[in-house]
Amino acid sequence: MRIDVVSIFPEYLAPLELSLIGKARQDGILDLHVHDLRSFTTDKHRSVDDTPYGGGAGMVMKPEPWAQALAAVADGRPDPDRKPVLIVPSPAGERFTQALAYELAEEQHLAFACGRYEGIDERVIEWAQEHFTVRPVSLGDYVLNGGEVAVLAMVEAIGRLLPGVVGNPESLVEESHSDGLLEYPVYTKPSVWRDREVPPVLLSGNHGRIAQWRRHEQYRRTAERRPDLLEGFDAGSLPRADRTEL
Ligand SMILES: NC(=S)c1ccno1
Repeated sequence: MRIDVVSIFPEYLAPLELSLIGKARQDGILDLHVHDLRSFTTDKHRSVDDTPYGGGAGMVMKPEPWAQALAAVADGRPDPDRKPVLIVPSPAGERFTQALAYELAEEQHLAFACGRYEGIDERVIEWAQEHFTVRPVSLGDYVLNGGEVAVLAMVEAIGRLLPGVVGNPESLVEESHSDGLLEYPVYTKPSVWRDREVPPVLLSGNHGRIAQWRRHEQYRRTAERRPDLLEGFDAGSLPRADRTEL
């Protein structure tokens, strides 16, 4: 997978050189390019923003540097016959979920546009439709100072799903949201720690009972912390004792 990120703070993306994503880049699984938006300006001040039409506080990101930067990204697409997906982190976007991470992990080329200030001139989003499948995406209902932090999160969430990135693909199977529920609690040695014991079932060696306990814990946690995830959830996959609680 190729990923391009455009930002006025390219150094913000430095953490993507570390850990599993960094290794995926070294291994050639992830081909990640970070571009400084100011490289696509033409004035001596390398300006990327201006005052908003209609008035109001703050500044808006100028369209032309973005068009130049995104045209360069589109020109670098691996498949000339397939539009890359352009993700624009925004509180006004669709919600980023594990399901969307899996969907985007199937793409050959992703691009991320990191807005700053009050945002990017809307005409860029309209123009970009010619060259990209454009998707404004939100991490959650809160406002950041720019898109860079959201890109770090999304690139990690998507990148770790690519074959060969995490050591044991099995570890992706029982994660929160992989089956519609939150993940179960985990424990390791010692079996007693500061007078707190590991649940005895986990020491029993009875894999059927362990699996049932874990499924129950997933359901209990989800009902307690994220009841919204249980709306429309298929209870048939739960241990019978849990079904009556739905
Ligand atoms: N909630 C998101 S992704 C965001 C981007 C910029 N500000 O908030």
